[in-house]
Amino acid sequence: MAAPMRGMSVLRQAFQGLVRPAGGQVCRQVQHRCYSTPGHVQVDMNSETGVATVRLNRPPVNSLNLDVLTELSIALEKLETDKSCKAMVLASAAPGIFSAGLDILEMYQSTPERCVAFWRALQDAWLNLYGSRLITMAAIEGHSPAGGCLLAMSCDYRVMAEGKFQIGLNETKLGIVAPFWFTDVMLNTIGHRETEKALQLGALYSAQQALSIGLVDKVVPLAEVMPTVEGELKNWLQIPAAARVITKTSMRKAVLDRLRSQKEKDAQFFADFINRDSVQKSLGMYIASLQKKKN
Ligand SMILES: CCCCCCCC/C=C\C=C\CC(=O)SCCNC(=O)CCNC(=O)[C@H](O)C(C)(C)COP(=O)(O)OP(=O)(O)OC[C@H]1O[C@@H](n2cnc3c(N)ncnc32)[C@H](O)[C@@H]1OP(=O)(O)O
Repeated sequence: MAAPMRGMSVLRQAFQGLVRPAGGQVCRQVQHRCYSTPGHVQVDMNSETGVATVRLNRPPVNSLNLDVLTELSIALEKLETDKSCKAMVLASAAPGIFSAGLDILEMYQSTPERCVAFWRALQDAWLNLYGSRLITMAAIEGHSPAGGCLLAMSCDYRVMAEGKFQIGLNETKLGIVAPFWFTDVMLNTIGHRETEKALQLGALYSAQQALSIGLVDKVVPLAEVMPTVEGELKNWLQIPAAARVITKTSMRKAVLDRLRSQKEKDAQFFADFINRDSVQKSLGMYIASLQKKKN
């Protein structure tokens, strides 16, 4: 029998027919299809409900490197073109973490060529997520700083676990600046005044604080995150899809087009910015502070 998944009772898993096939990966019988498991992004498609669950799976903290971002982008593209797919839940396979954001090691002492490739992969993953026709929901069962917060904010709805977890765009604390499209998404989510404060301070919020400024939509105990997302999805799935998609597209188009029109310039700008001596020094100090935490 497969190991119980977090936030899901053993009984419910048994009911849903979780089995471990010969390949050793967890799949569900009959109505479920897992079409990408060996890498860092697991996709579990429930063909009965049309809901796909996409789990980031790069322990310990789901930091987003070139591989993860490329896999995420491909997974999102596949779901977008799958006519049976109506909704997507973005979640994590790593306990206690949604995503630690961009892999800092992709930005520290890297080559300009790698930086550009990495940034393009991030742009594509974000364009696919923010521009998706699907209903997208983030199940935030752990910390979600920086790029993790961007992914969550880019979904249509966010449910976060209560407790010690934090979410926010903390870039300034690393001595870097949130790119304009991160800022645009936050502006669209929590408004101008809160975004100004949040970005300048590099603020990380508890789930309750995030709820109070509208950064997340619901806060529930950890075990209730997935069931709450599933419950909310039922409401969203009742709305006529064409009307919902047109509404979403028209509200997000300006922000998406702003990046689409300057992707290469943005990637080049990132590579130049990140390789400045002062930025590299700040990143080096931040990495050291993360490591010091342990000693
Ligand atoms: C003028 C305009 C200019 C615009 C230019 C644009 C430039 C913009 C550039 C970049 C934008 C970047 C956005 C980002 O996403 S930056 C990433 C920010 N992320 C963070 O600050 C999170 C850091 N991590 C943590 O705070 C914690 O790890 C936490 C997520 C809270 C989990 O804590 P815990 O469970 O205690 O785990 P550990 O801290 O022990 O971490 C375990 C190991 O993982 C390593 N780690 C953690 N985070 C990252 C990361 N983001 N990237 C790479 N590695 C990470 C950590 O060092 C531990 O490693 P080890 O076991 O080897 O010590």
